[in-house]
Amino acid sequence: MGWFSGARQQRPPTRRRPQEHPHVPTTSTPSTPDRPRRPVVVAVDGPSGSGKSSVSRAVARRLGLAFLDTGAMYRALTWWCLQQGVDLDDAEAVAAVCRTLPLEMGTDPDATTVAVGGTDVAAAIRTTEIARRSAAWPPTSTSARRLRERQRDLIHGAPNGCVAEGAT
Ligand SMILES: Nc1ncnc2c1ncn2[C@@H]1O[C@H](COP(=O)(O)OP(=O)(O)OP(=O)(O)O)[C@@H](O)[C@H]1O
Ligand SMILES: Nc1ccn([C@@H]2O[C@H](COP(=O)(O)O)[C@@H](O)[C@H]2O)c(=O)n1
Repeated sequence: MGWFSGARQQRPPTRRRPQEHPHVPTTSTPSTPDRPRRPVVVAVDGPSGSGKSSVSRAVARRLGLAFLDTGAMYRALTWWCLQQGVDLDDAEAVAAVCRTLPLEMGTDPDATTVAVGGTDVAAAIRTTEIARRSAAWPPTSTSARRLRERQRDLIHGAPNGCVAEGAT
């Protein structure tokens, strides 16, 4: 937690509109018919509890971007498999469920939502068991690949851009 302590010495954040911020490439270059403004994509990763969520949301709010919690998608798939009685050790069965996973991710940084099959699972996916089991799939698994495709669709579907917490 060493680097958190430095935050106390920082000045309070200055509220700026996105177009006034000196480090925002999308808004510092005006769009033209020849060169349309490109959405910004920011990926934030780091150890558990290091502040990824807090920073990602704050950046998304400040810059008017969407926010995507990629870890919540793995957790939601795990939750759904458990609901459906699917053996999480059966990679093929999980991949089949993943193909039709009725997942809805709300990407507003002020009102992030995670729903599966119409059920709000935002709280249910935060258990220790879900955390442990959702971390068990290797990145090469079909399910993980499918989820990354969905993450990329959500990220590139955000009109102004997106801050994605976690690797995609
Ligand atoms: N700059 C900061 N200074 C002090 N505490 C912070 C700071 N940023 C976040 N925190 C606190 O640290 C805890 C973890 O933050 P956060 O959930 O954003 O981390 P995370 O990396 O997303 O965690 P996880 O990987 O477990 O989801 C929270 O209680 C949060 O309030
Ligand atoms: N099978 C998985 C599960 C998660 N991830 C990534 O790990 C991060 C952890 O997410 P939390 O919700 O537990 O904080 C996040 O970046 C996920 O994208 C993974 O790569 N594979």
